Amino acid sequence: MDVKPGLNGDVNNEKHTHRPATIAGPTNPMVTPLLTDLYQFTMAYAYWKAGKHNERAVFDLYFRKNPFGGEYTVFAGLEECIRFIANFKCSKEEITFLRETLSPTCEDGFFEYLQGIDCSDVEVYAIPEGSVVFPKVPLMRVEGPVAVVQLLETPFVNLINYASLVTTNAARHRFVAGKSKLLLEFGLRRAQGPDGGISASRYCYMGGFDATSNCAAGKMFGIPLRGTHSHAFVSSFMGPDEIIEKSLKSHDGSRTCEDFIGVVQTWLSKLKRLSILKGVFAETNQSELAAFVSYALAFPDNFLALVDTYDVMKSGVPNFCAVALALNDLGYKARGIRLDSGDLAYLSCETRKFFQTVENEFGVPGFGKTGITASNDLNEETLDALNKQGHEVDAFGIGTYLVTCYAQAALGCVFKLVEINNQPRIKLSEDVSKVGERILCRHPFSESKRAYVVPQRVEELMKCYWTGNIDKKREELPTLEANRERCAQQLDQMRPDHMRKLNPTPYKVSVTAKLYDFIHFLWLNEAPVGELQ
Ligand SMILES: Nc1ncnc2c1ncn2[C@@H]1O[C@H](COP(=O)(O)OP(=O)(O)OP(=O)(O)O)[C@@H](O)[C@H]1O
Ligand SMILES: O=P(O)(O)OC[C@H]1O[C@H](OP(=O)(O)OP(=O)(O)O)[C@H](O)[C@@H]1O
Ligand SMILES: O=C(O)c1cccnc1
Ligand SMILES: [Mg+2]
Repeated sequence: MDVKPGLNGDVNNEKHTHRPATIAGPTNPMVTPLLTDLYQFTMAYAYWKAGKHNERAVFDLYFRKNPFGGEYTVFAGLEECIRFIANFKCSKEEITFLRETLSPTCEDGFFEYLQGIDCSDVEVYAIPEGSVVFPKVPLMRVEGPVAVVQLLETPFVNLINYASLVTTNAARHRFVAGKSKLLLEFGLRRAQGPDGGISASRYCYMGGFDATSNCAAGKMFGIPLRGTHSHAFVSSFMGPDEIIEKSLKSHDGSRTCEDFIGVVQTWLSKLKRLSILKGVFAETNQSELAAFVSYALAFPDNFLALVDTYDVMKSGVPNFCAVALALNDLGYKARGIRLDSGDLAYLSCETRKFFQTVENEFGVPGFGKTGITASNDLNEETLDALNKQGHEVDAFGIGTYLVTCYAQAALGCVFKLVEINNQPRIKLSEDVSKVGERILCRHPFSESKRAYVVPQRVEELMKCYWTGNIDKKREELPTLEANRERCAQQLDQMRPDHMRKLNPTPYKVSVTAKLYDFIHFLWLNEAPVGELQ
C-alpha cells in the first residue's frame, strides 16, 4: 500500500520570506523550559545570586566518538533546537512550580528575572542539519547570557542526541542496502514511546529511508507512507465462502468480473497443472487465499500479500500468483509480496524463480519483476549477510533494530562552556583560509602528524541559525526534504573505506597550525606544574 500525503501540515513547508515573523514551537509540546535538569535551574540561581547571570558565555555542542563503530555521524535535530529557543518563555505556572521546588532561600528577584527571560540575547551558530560530521568538531555554538544558555544545555543535547543517532543509523542501513533498494521504516510499535516513534520516522527519512508506516509522521512531515498487511489479517479468514461480494470492475472501468474468486481458482488450477511447477506445490491454504482475494478486492491497484503465514513456497506464493493473474486479466498490476520469516535470501530467490516461470508460461510481461519486500528483525548485519548470499529482495521493512538504535543506545553529545566574557577566546573566524593558499594541517594532539594542504574548496561550516539581532542574517530552516538531500549528497562524497562497517579507515579532521598552537597554549596553561622536592 502506497500513500503519498501532501506536504501540508508541516510549518517547514510554508514559504518563508527572508525573516519569518515567527518560528513554530517544538514539534513535541513536551519540549518546554522545564524539560531540563534541575541543576540547570540551581546553577541559574547561583549565577544570578553572584551577579554573573548576564555574563556572555559561549558553549559548544559536540560528541566525542562516532556511533556504531563507524567513522561518521549525521547531524540532526537542529530545527527542533531553533523552534525551542525561538519560543522560549517560562509560563506563570512553571515559575510557580520552580518557586515551590527550589530552596525556600531563593530570593523573589530571581523568579522575576526568570519570568522575564527569553532567547532574544542568544545566538546559535551551527553546521547545517543533515551534514556529515565528526567527533570533537563543534556542531553548534551557542552564545548568550550564561544563565540562559545554561538552561538550554539539557534540551539541546536531548534534541540532538537521538536525532543524530537514528539518522546515522538510517544512513548506515542505506549504505549496506545499496541505493537501488526501497527502505521502509516499520518501527513505530517498537520505538521508545510516541516521541521516539515520530522522531524515528522523521530522521530515518532524513538519513535515507524512502517511506514509513507511521501515519502521524506522514501527516506531520509529508513523509511517503507505505505498508502491507499483517498475519492477523490472513489468519482472520476461514475460507473463500466468507467472501460475499465477489465482483470486481476492470481497471479501465469497461467491464465487471462478477466472480473474481472463481477466476482466481481457475488461475490456481492452471498454476497447479504447470509441469515446470510439479513438486513445488500441491494444495494451497484456502483461508490464506480468501484473505488475499479480500485484500485484492479492497485494493486492486495496490495488491500486496504477506505470504509466510502458512508456507511461503507451497501456499503463499502460488496463492499470490493466482490472485495477481486474475487482477492482471482485469488490467491491474499486483505490487508484490512480503516475506517475514525464514531464510529471506533463499525464499526471495525461489519466489523470483516462481514469478519468472509465471511470466514465461503465461506470457505476462513484467510479472517476473513483481516486487519482493522482506522484513523480520533486519539490521545492518542481516542486510550484509543477504547481500553476500545473493537475494532478490526489492524492499526492506525495518523496525526494531533501526528505531531503537539497538547497536548503540546513545550518541553522547556534550555541551561545554568554551568562553566566558571573551576568555579564553578561539577566534575561529581568523582561521578561514583561501583556495590555493598552502596551509599546514595538524593532528589536534599528536605533534608529529602534520601535512601541507592546498585547499580546493573553502567552506565555512557554521552558519547563524538564531539571533535576536535583526541586522544579522539568519539562515532559514530548510525543509526535511532539503536536509535529506543534503545528507545524501554529503554521504556520496565520503570515501567508501571510511563508510565500511568493518574496521573503517579513520577519517582525519585536522586543525590549522594556529589553532593547534592555541589549543596547546590553553592546555598547558591549565595543567598544573609540579614542584620536585
Ligand atoms: N539468509 C539469511 N541470512 C542471514 N540472516 C537471515 C537470513 N534470512 C533471515 N535472516 C535473519 O535471521 C533471523 C531469523 O529470525 P528467527 O530465528 O526468529 O526466524 P524466523 O524465521 O522469524 O522464525 P519464527 O518463524 O520462529 O519467528 C532474522 O533476524 C532474519 O532477519
Ligand atoms: O522485525 P522488525 O524489524 O521490528 O520489523 C517490523 C516487524 O513488525 C511486524 O511484526 P511483529 O514483529 O510485530 O510480529 P511478528 O514478529 O510476529 O511478525 C512485521 O511483520 C515485522 O516483522
Ligand atoms: O505495513 C507493514 O507491512 C508493517 C508495518 C509495521 C510493522 N510491520 C509491518
Ligand atoms: Mg517480529
